[in-house]
Amino acid sequence: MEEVRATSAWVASHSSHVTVDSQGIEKVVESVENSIPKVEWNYEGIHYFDNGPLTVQYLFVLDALNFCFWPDKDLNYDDLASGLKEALQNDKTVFDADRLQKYTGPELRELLKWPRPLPLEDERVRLMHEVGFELERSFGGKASNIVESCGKSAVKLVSIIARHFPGFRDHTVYKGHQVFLYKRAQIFAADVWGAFKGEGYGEFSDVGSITIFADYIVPAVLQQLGVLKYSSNLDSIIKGNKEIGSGTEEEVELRACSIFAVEKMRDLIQKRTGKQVLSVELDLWLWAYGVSNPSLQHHRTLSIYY
Ligand SMILES: Nc1nc2c(c(CN[C@H]3C=C[C@H](O)[C@@H]3O)cn2[C@@H]2O[C@H](COP(=O)(O)O)[C@@H](O)[C@H]2O)c(=O)[nH]1
Repeated sequence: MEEVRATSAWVASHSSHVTVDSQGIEKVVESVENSIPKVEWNYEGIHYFDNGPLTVQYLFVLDALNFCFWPDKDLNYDDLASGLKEALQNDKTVFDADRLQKYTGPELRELLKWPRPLPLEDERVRLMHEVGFELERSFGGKASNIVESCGKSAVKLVSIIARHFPGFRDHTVYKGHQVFLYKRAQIFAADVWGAFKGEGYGEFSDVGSITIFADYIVPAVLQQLGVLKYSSNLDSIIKGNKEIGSGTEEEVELRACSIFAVEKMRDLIQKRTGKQVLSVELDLWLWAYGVSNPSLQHHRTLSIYY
C-alpha cells in the first residue's frame, strides 16, 4: 500500500489542523516496546467462521457495510458483525450474489434485527447491490474467487477490490493532491488474514504492507495517547460533537496523520528493538483500546468509507 503510505505522509507534512508529535510517539513506543499488547482477531467472538469460502463472503459483505455507526448511539460495529453472522447461520444463501442485489432497507434491517432505519441505510443498500452485481459479473458470485486470484498478495487484493468496487475506493483530494486511505479494502484483507490465521485464504506474503484502517476510533486514541495534537479549533469541534464534513482538510488530516503516525511508531519499534511489528497488529491494539473506552470523543463525519 505504497500509495496509502506516501500520500498520508504528504498530508502529514502539509497539515494545518493536526500535528504528529514525535515526542508523543517516543513516549508510547517506550511504554510498549517490551511487550506490545497482543489482541486476538475476533477477541469479541462476534464473527462468523466456518474455515471455508462462505466466511470470505461474509467478511466481504461485512466490510462493504463497515462504516458510520455513530449517528445511532446504540449501534456499534458489533451489531453489524453479529447480526450478519446470525443471519448467515440461519440461512446459508443470504449473501448469494443474486440476493445481495435485491435487498431493500427494511430487509437489511430485518436481517440485522435492528428496530429502526440504519445510518446511511440507502447507501448501505446501494453498496450491497454493487457488491452482488460485480461479484456475479466478474467473480462467479464469490468473494473467495477474488482472494484466490491475488496470488497471496494483500496489496493485489486491495487493488483488485478498489478497481472493481467503486464503494471501496476510499480516496480524496487534499490541497490539490490525490490521497488514498483505502480503509475498508484494507480491513477486508486484514479480516481474511485474521480470521484464517494467516493460512489458506488468509495467507498473504505481504501482510506487512497493509497500513492501519483510518476510522473514527484510532485518531481519538492517538490523540489521547499524545501522538496526535489538534488545533484548538478542531479540538473544540470534536469536543462539541459537531459534524466535520467529508473531504474537509480537518477530516483528511485526522485520517492521514493517524496512518502516518502509526507507520512512524512501527519504524521506531523496529529501530529500538529490532522487532518487526505489523501495522495490522498495532491497529487492533489501538482500536480495541478505543472501543473499550466509550468516553473517548471521536470526530463525526458522515461517510461511507469508515
Ligand atoms: N481501525 C479499525 N477500525 C475498525 C475496526 C473494526 C472491527 N474490526 C474487527 C476485526 C478484528 C476485531 O476482532 C474487530 O472486531 C471496526 N472498525 C471501525 O470502528 C468504527 C466503529 O466503532 P463503534 O462505533 O464504536 O462500533 C467504525 O469506523 C468501524 O468501521 C478495526 O479493527 N480497526
